[in-house]
Amino acid sequence: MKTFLVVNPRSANGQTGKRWVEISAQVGRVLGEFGHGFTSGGMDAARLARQAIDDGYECIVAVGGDGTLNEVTNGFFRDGKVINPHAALGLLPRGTGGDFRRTFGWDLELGSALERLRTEKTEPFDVGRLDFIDNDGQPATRFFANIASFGVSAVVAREVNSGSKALGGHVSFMWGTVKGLVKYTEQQVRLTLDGGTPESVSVTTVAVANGRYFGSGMFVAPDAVTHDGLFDITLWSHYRLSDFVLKSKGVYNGDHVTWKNTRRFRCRTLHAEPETGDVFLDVDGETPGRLPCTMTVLPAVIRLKV
Ligand SMILES: Nc1ncnc2c1ncn2[C@@H]1O[C@H](COP(=O)(O)OP(=O)(O)OP(=O)(O)O)[C@@H](O)[C@H]1O
Repeated sequence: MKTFLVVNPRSANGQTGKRWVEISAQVGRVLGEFGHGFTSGGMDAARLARQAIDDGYECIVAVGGDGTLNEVTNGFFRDGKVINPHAALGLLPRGTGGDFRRTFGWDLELGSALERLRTEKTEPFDVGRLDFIDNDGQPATRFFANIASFGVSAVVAREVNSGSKALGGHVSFMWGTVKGLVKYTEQQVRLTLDGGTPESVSVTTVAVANGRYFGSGMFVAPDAVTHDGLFDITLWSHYRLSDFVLKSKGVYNGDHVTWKNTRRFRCRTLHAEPETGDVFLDVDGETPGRLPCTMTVLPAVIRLKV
């Protein structure tokens, strides 16, 4: 497979750029010839991925964290349509949080990532489509690979992304969660699943999951599968700081699904309208905008290198 690497030099706190000579030498030894480009800032990974697909590359690899993977996934689409359904998405994980890779049990080891890229093995991969209001107040569309959520998760993501992550993903997220919950006021949101009867719910966070983890290892959607054509929805209502801090183990090992303030659903589309105030979005760890939004699963729309 003709392979192109979309490299975020700033991922892993800048270590990807600093160690690129060493990384690219190892990539070359395993894959042979490959193309690559460095990202220069927001959504540049999408542009590079789109260009690579237009140039006939069949495997596009995100070299970075969940943010880079999200942008590369967006590069598989033009005008809302997949450019080449046979092109495969790959990941060489270099992030601090690394939530996407956890669903598959992948570690940060370069050798094992290259082994996945070297073989022809792929599996179908669902992608989420999000139609929402962007940070400039305009209607926008963004695709997601892992989890899109709204509520306190977005406040936490803003806190984390404005810090350095130098203490690592877990500590940054724990600290960001504390600060986010102090700032956040529970909001009422009108949810409609698969065009059914709308329900007004109290939202700490709603996670719309393709993968299983967000927030640097929180096991928010333990049963989500990335090729079942469905979103797993986890609704947290009236969660307090103590739930995330004192009882945090349950958030990280999945026990939260048995708590009285957790509800779960499965659906193909979700529409969410804010009823009490602004509700912001976290999309694979990035914070592009707010509700109202519609999320639609695109079943098996691309393939994933596994
Ligand atoms: N050259 C660059 N300079 C500064 N920022 C960049 C550059 N290239 C990409 N970015 C930004 O990096 C962010 C994505 O980082 P990414 O998620 O890949 O790494 P991470 O933060 O280390 O990992 P994780 O999200 O898994 O914790 C995006 O917001 C993107 O706009």
